Amino acid sequence: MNKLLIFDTTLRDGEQAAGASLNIQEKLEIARALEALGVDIIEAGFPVTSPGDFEAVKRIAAEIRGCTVCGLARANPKDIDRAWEALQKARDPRIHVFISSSEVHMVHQLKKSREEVLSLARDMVARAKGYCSNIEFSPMDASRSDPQFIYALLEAVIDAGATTLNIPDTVGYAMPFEFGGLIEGIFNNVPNIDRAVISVHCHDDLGLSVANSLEAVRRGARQVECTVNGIGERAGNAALEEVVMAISTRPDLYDVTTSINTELIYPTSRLVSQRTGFPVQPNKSVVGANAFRHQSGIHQDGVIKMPKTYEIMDPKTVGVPASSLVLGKLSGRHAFKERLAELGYNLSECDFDRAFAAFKELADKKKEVTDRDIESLVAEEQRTVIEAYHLDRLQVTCGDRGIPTAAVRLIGPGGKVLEDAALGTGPVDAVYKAINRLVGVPNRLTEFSITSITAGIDAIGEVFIRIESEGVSYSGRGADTDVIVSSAKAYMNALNRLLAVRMNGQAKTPSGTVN
Ligand SMILES: CC(=O)SCCNC(=O)CCNC(=O)[C@H](O)C(C)(C)COP(=O)(O)OP(=O)(O)OC[C@H]1O[C@@H](n2cnc3c(N)ncnc32)[C@H](O)[C@@H]1OP(=O)(O)O
Ligand SMILES: CC(C)C(=O)C(=O)O
Ligand SMILES: [Mg+2]
Repeated sequence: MNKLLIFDTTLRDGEQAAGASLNIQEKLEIARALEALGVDIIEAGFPVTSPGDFEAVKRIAAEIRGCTVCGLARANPKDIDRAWEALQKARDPRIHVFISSSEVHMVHQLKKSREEVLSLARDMVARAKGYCSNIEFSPMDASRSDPQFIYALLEAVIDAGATTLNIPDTVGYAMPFEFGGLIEGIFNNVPNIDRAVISVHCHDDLGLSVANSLEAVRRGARQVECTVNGIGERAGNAALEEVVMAISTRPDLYDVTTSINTELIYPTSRLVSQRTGFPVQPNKSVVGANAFRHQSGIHQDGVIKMPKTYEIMDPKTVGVPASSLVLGKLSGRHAFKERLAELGYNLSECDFDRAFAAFKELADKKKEVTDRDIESLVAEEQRTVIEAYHLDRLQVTCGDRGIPTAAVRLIGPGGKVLEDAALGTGPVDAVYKAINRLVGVPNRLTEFSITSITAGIDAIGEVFIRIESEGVSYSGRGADTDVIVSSAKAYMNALNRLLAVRMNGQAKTPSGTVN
């Protein structure tokens, strides 16, 4: 049998994640998404736990037709009867009965002997079988149990009617080779094992839930229990998206297929994250925000040339529209050029060099350089006139008690270094006054506006100004993450235009404006 059954327990073990409680509507919405995703079994809840969970399982069982709907029950009559009450309208109901098999659980929690556990398990599986044919049994804490006892327990519950035997690594303790050995041992030592499907249910306390599940598949397990985004009790369960994508990415190693419509993985992950309120960490495999984003120059260069150089999965196969190149301080010229082309810019080599230098400077100040940043940066480069004066340094002191003071250093004609300082009514006024002392061209500021171009605390602020001199108006723009620097750049831009017009006699518009 080469079909690997995907048993989704997002709505049962997933909901056991501290803080992830879901209401009935949310559980129904997620159940519909899981059905569309193509899971084989939905464990909808643990009906005895609360009237709300009972109702959620009942409504999911009544509505979902595309997969088996399962409810959990302890090995006691009350839980099993309640589970059946909730599940009976399901097209294909499954009751999942569990009881602990490890010494530590049997002695300290259940306070029962092996014999008592074995006979309870057999009797309760038989009771569940009286309700429906599809019965799963789990020896809880199997990975810390005596294998000989597990074999005996499994043999007994198969005889009592269990059709799926789920082997849980309840506390995420097993190592892959050990867990694989346990599965192999079950195949070799349970005489009636051919009458049941072996399933695994692994927790992530040591970050090994997916590795253990995959190893079990290699040794013959044909059902994996998992949750969307890996949510679940404590550190969570094996993540559905990781198990499914590992199998589909490495068909050379796993001779099984699943029914999952992988293109719905990402939207389902988003839905579960939104409804549980659990954000997905950016570096999460398959569904994290960074899973298909490349940030370093060498990787970006490779992906531009051939995506397979650094991508083992096509993002579209999991429902992510495309991979992306994140521009930041680690990006190289290839990625920057590619993004410029995507944004419609075709710069000359010289303009490109200047824009790339400005980009690197900005990237040192910002975590991520966005498309809006790049547009503003290129616009800045393109509108730069030949500068008579270049702003080299700027230092400002201001605050509610201090007197706004600005010191500026300009590089003037012939490379001459010019420095001065001034006081002002505010920091921008102080900067403009200091620049005026050095450039010495009388003008009047007629317009000043500031806009945030990009989002976030490290956003670029763009300043637009107009100055007027001898009846002609000149505009200037400046962009920077520091708005005082943007203001100074805008002023220098307007002054340099004014000086260029005066030197070259550039034509004015009929209104006397130089845009
Ligand atoms: C590994 C897992 O994920 S197991 C599933 C965990 N999920 C949950 O616990 C769901 C939420 N739980 C609940 O709402 C409640 O704990 C309930 C309704 C299940 C039980 O509530 P209560 O009856 O008040 O019992 P409480 O939770 O305090 O203790 C658990 C009892 O179940 C017993 N028990 C635990 N597992 C099993 C089992 N598989 N079969 C039979 N009895 C069991 C314990 O020994 C204890 O019995 P005791 O009262 O005789 O000492
Ligand atoms: C109920 C069982 C299967 C469980 O969740 C576990 O053992 O982790
Ligand atoms: Mg569990």
